[in-house]
Amino acid sequence: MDSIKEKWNDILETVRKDLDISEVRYKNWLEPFFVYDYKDNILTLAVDNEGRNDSFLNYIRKNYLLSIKVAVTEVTGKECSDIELILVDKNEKVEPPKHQTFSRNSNDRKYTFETFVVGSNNRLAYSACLAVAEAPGEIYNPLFLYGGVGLGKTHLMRSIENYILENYPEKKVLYITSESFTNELIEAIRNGNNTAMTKFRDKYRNIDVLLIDDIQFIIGKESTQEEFFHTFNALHQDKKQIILSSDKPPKDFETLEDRLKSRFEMGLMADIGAPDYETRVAILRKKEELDHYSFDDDVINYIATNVKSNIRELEGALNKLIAYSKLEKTPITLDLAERELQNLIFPNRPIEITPEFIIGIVAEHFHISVSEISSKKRSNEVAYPRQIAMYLCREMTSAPLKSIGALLGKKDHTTIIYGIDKIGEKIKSDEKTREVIEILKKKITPN
Ligand SMILES: Nc1ncnc2c1ncn2[C@@H]1O[C@H](COP(=O)(O)OP(=O)(O)OP(=O)(O)O)[C@@H](O)[C@H]1O
Repeated sequence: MDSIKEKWNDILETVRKDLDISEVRYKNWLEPFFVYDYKDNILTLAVDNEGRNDSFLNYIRKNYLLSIKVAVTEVTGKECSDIELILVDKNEKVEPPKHQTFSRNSNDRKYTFETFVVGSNNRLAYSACLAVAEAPGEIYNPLFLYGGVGLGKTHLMRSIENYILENYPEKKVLYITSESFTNELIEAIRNGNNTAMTKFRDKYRNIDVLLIDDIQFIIGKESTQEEFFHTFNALHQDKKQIILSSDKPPKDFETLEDRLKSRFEMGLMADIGAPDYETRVAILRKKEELDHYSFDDDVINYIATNVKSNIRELEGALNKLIAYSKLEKTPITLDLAERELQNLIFPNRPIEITPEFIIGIVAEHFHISVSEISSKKRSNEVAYPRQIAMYLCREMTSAPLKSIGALLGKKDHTTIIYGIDKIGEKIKSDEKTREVIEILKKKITPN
């Protein structure tokens, strides 16, 4: 349940994008829900009963349930076979159900060196992590991993943790995000007594391996930086292993104190880049193997070709298809992938092609503003793109001429027809116009 709870906002955001829900509807229908329980693949969502009743819940069941189920799996990888919706009294404090167990941390078996696919983008980082896991404190201290979002830093850190837990059970290893580190420190400071601070220091200075994820978040937080500096020195002096991760290398942090910067840089810095096509396919195949699923080559090829820069999204795409196919009892085909992954692959494209969307693309293509294209200006630099927009709106949408005209500077019916015909003629006689139309159509429907 922890990971569903933690990622609830991402799940809702995925549903919002998937169904193209307006801000107002989203705030009214989805945002008020929170995660109440998750057990035996059944998720219970709760909402306070102020002004809501069973009809409210029924509306959600009818319109959003399938999409929420799919998004849960897409974002967290957890199966969600059903969702229960409950109303809770807004004046009562909602207690989580008793069966819930909060693990020490949410590290699960998924993050190991065996499940990590090695490619040219991460080979150095992988080898360094493995070396550190085998001989903590002896080489590369600290080990500083850096790279963009969703490229495997946490996976490698947790693999080190798991490896040490399994092979050196006597060693004390601690994985923590820099956010939790900061929160614990704030808590200790707030308690205002020496015991709390001593406890905090004992915890962090008496371990053999300290892994801090997303260290960039301590930058700018003075007391956290200060405390971390001393923790670092104490551990390093005792030859205890320190592993840090961040979204960029220390030299790129302008406001990071020099004394910390130099410490971060004194061991080994290993970067993780975006995976190439072959590595993306290998990651998808690995996931397929772990999930005991089998995908056709064309589906794998489609995902690997289109989802390029973030492995979390690559996995999310597979999770989504698996969830969808299970819930709807339908096979995973290329058609399904093309349909269901549209929003992930083309996040900025509206589901429906609207005249507004076309006008925006045309204006951008001709380097003029939307207000210019919709103005009364008659110069050729504006009139030609405007006529192109008229033509494309007519051809690619079912919008009535009247509304196309309204969007393009309150033009009447005859002006619109004239513009459409003019471009129609030009397409026959002028190669340049033909080309422009072709390019724009591709921009409007990239697949
Ligand atoms: N090389 C890889 N082989 C297999 N799975 C991978 C690989 N790299 C990343 N993943 C998977 O991609 C997902 C995202 O990776 P991870 O959470 O480690 O990224 P991150 O770099 O820590 O991202 P963030 O910057 O958001 O913290 C995880 O589920 C992870 O298991």
